[in-house]
Amino acid sequence: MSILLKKVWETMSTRLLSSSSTCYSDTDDQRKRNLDLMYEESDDLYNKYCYLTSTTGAFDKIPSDIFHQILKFLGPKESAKLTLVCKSWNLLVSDNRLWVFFLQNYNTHDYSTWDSIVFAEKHLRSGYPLLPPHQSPRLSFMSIYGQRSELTGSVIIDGGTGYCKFGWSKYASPSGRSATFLEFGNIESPMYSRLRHFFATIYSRMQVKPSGQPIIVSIPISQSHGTDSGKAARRQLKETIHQVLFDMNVPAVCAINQATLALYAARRTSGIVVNIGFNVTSVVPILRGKVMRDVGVEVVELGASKLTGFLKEKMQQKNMRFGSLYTVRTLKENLCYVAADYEEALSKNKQASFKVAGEGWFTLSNECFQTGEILFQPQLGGVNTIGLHHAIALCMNRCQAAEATVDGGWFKTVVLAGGTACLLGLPERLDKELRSLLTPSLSEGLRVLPPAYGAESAWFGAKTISNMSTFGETWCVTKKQFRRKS
Ligand SMILES: Nc1ncnc2c1ncn2[C@@H]1O[C@H](COP(=O)(O)OP(=O)(O)OP(=O)(O)O)[C@@H](O)[C@H]1O
Repeated sequence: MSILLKKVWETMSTRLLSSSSTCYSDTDDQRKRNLDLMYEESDDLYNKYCYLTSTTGAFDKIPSDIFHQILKFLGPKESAKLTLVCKSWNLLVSDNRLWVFFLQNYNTHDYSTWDSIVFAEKHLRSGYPLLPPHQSPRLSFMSIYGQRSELTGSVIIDGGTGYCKFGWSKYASPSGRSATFLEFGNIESPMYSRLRHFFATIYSRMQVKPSGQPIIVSIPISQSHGTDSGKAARRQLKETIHQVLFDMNVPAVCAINQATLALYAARRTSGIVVNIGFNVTSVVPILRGKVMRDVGVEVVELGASKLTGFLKEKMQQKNMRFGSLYTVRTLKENLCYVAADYEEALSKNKQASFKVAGEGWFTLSNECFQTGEILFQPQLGGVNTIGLHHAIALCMNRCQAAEATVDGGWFKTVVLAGGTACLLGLPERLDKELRSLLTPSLSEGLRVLPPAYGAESAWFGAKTISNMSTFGETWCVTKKQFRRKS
């Protein structure tokens, strides 16, 4: 290390001597600018003072950017050792920007994006209930780096109602899909044995021992009804999940509902999550991570399976031959979209073609946008329910009426989730329809966000939590804690 520093020092000295314009040591102004970057969110006056008055002796002539460049070459382990040299080195090395770099480049088994790392560490550290941002402690990415690199990783199971996505939190994406626990065993078999069979199957597919790592399980949103029976069913499901997993010797369990996870994947802690699920669509208001069941979760009896069924019927009416529902789903995913203006799209009568592997070419015309249109006009698909935009507007009006918090307007952010929400044009059309339904005060500031990770949004939300530095202590329940609580 000293050789490296010496070399850089020599290079710097020569450059300083030979050129009067290309390289400067930190001027007072620069130092102040650096200070702002380092302590931008801090009211730690003592640290600011130390930084301005500290000295690294002869190394003071090296601009801090070059200094950081050297530390980047040295890597996190060696850099961390330098904090022990003296206070000045400690301050220089603990610079958050440096550890941001290390988190992005050295933590190679954690594919989290930088934005999601910052979001999680800033907003979710405390576990539930979430702390308001101004009460969160100042982040030290140096210690966050240390804590994150010690995490063993967790198993994540997002048990949707149609498909279950499972995988390892340190992987870039889910490694597999399976049927959900609802489809395990027969409908009469007790929930405990169905869940046990389900979890055992996933662990064996992943080829990991249940006792080796914590688990995050998502709870389907359809369990979010606010009635007493809904509450009891949800509690029973949650308890049975814990019971089964602890009986299988899983060391720690974190069970969270799908909507909240999808919200975290979009890097938000408050908003209205619209999850277009397999059978139903749920409109879930969430304030600082808490599902506002008192305000009301809207459930619309429209989901991905209805859209697939609609397209299948249309294709049959046109005497199109296809081998299985897989073909219809593939066409839906590749050719269908939501029209910005339904009537105008009808008048154009455009066509589009797609080749399904093993089946050949298919050409669709109006079905391309009619399939998605049933989300707005359910009657087109023979479904007697309200359109998605009406359900969301209803929810927003309720939120506004119930609002008693300082977080004004949190419900104006609409976060889409679920595979069907990937339909092109859906966020734009939803935005347009909502604006036509809402009062100007509600429309102002409205934002409709496309699904952060499509059908895998909840899985990625779970990944955001499980790779967080405080995951074990603040988000998980251990067997002992569970037994004590029970
Ligand atoms: N790009 C796409 N366009 C349209 N539909 C899509 C797209 N990608 C996936 N889907 C559809 O999304 C559906 C699966 O959605 P998803 O995996 O979110 O359901 P799920 O998680 O099982 O549902 P739930 O939220 O009820 O648990 C499938 O029908 C699939 O065809």
